[in-house]
Amino acid sequence: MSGMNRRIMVALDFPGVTEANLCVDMLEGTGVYVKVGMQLYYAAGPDYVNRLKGKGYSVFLDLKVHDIPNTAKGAMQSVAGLGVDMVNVHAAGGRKMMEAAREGLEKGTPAGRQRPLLIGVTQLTSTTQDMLNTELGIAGSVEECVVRYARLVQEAGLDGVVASPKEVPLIKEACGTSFLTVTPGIRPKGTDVGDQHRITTPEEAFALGSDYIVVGRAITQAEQPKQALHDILKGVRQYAD
Ligand SMILES: O=C(O)c1cc(=O)[nH]c(=O)n1[C@@H]1O[C@H](COP(=O)(O)O)[C@@H](O)[C@H]1O
Repeated sequence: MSGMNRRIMVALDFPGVTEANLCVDMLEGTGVYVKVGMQLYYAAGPDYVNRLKGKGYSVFLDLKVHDIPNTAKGAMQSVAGLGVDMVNVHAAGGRKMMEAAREGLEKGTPAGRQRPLLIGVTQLTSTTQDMLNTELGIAGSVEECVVRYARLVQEAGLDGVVASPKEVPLIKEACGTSFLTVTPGIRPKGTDVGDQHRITTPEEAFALGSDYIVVGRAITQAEQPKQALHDILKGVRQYAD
């Protein structure tokens, strides 16, 4: 198994446990990370996260918390008890919210355990330049906004950001190479773009310096999911460090 496998996060975006289990069984032994997002978490809850941990998976719990500081702190305190490996908040919640989230996570992590990595979402990979300016009312380029948010995330003491792979070189330049980049918006050649906009292939993402790539539908909705995963793993092996 290549060390690259644990840098691939498979998004378990399924309506329930039955569908998720089919995918999880397929992933067994590959060493990939799994990501539990809102759809599965709201349907299956903390028990399912515990089951994934019990099977030995590294788990990114992607709940994208965005609330007032006190609520974000409480949410992270609860989540810390689950023993997941990575969690996230929206950088748009601001510095105080992110600091409170980190404090909550630290407070909730049981003694002797490492606190989960805390990651700030910059601009969603479904956001276009036009949406940023006209709908969200944020002036400037997507790249400028992402880098500004990344600096704020770092100042708040978080471990890294979610962004498009396209923005990784600018983020690493601004925040340093050890500041983590988790990058969705991954589309292997020939796969449906769907609702994503700022996309790259898996190979491009690693060539640009991504630490982790998040892949959902290109695997989970493929006609042959196992083959799709295999092809991705094969393609990115050259980027092993
Ligand atoms: O935080 C995330 O994981 C995330 C942030 C972002 O900007 N864009 C994004 O697509 N995601 C998640 O990454 C996954 C991408 O799924 P696919 O587009 O199916 O590969 C989904 O689970 C999204 O919720």
